[in-house]
Amino acid sequence: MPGLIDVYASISRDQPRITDTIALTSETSDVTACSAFRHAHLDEPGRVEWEGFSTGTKAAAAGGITTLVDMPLNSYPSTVSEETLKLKVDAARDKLYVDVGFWGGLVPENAFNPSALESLLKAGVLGLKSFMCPSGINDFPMTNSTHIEEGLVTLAKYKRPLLIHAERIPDIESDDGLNGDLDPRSYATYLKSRPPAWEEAAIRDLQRAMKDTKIGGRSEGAHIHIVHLSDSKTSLDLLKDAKHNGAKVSIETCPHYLAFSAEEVPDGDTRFKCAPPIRDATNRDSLWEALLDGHIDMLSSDHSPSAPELKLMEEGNFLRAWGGISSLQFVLPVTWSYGKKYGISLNQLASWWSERPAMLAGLKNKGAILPGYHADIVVWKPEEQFQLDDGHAVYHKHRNISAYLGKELSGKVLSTFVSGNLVFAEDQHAKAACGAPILAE
Ligand SMILES: NC(=O)N[C@H]1NC(=O)NC1=O
Ligand SMILES: [Zn+2]
Ligand SMILES: [Zn+2]
Repeated sequence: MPGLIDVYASISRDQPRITDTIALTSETSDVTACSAFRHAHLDEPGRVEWEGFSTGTKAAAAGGITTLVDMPLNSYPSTVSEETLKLKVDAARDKLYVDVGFWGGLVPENAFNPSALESLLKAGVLGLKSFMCPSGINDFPMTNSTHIEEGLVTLAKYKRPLLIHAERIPDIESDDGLNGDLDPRSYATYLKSRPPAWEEAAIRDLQRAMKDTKIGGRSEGAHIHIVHLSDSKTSLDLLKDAKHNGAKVSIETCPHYLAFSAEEVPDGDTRFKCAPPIRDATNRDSLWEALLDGHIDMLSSDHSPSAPELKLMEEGNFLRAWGGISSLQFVLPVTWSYGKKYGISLNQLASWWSERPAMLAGLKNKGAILPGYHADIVVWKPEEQFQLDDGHAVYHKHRNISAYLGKELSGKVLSTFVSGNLVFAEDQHAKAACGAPILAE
């Protein structure tokens, strides 16, 4: 069987296409993996000054990412109905360099309206997403656990997941250290303003909903997916218990929680502001441990950029700046570079970034390199180091808001194929945007 490098070398530049039937595994050479990443905010329509389909998917292709699933918020309008999904799909036309699916939003307005939810699901969203705390976007209000329990009943019928931003303001907020004049430029202030108790409160609130996903439960067969877990202590323990007791629950975390620690976030450097926050180094190590032990199932970028002025970089006010890490192009080398110390393998990388995300999103012909699957392939040199300095091409709409700038990373992407089409090679993108929208049937 040829190694991927051989296959790549045999493709003519005039006809940059490989067939879907070549069977390759990540063992065949040191440059294979296929990637499906399913949590990114592309912000179009309505906020193209933040990102957009064209720049977002170009960044993805340059980073070795072949599939994205776009979040329902930060665009305007939010994707909460059949009509607003149509606006998304229309806005994406001719702009996609990689394949893109869409999550819909579960919000108070549609949660008790099964027919509205059904038409959104029938129109092709791969699942729904909801927030248990303010989302930062006015037209995407938060849901409580009752909304969530209702939404899950409809989702169970369609066998599609509910993704939950699991942070909730506790009923009795501890005022531990939050009184007095705290410096909003200090990262410690931000950390105190969003303690692990927020994640814990949300997950406790979800316990009945999680139970209902079990055999015989009210929403039997529904699937709850906790996005971007940061608290590796009580929140993770509660989720482990729920899984152990048969709830259909999966968990993701993000590269920024695995790469950085609170101790090293410079005061005033709001590029690192995200929610839930990046916590201390001990917490980071425990997240790696949970990932390696299989308690955390997968990874996602949660690429959530904004217009640079909303990051308030000059003022450096952590309490008022936009919360969101800009990372899409870098997540593959970041995971590899920071994961080495923890002994991760290429196969684990493929499982966390491709296989399990594709399963969660119900993408039956993506997430593995197998006969009959889409030929979604990244060719990369895991050991080649590069510096994310001024000379490095960055395709996100705004390069300077990324917390990874200045870092030395390992894992250079040489080329990226989507459904057999060469979409990125030799630091250039294909002339035509040949990615496709993915709609559930
Ligand atoms: N609205 C939005 O994208 N919020 C995201 N940003 C972040 O840091 N966490 C989120 O949920
Ligand atoms: Zn979130
Ligand atoms: Zn997000």
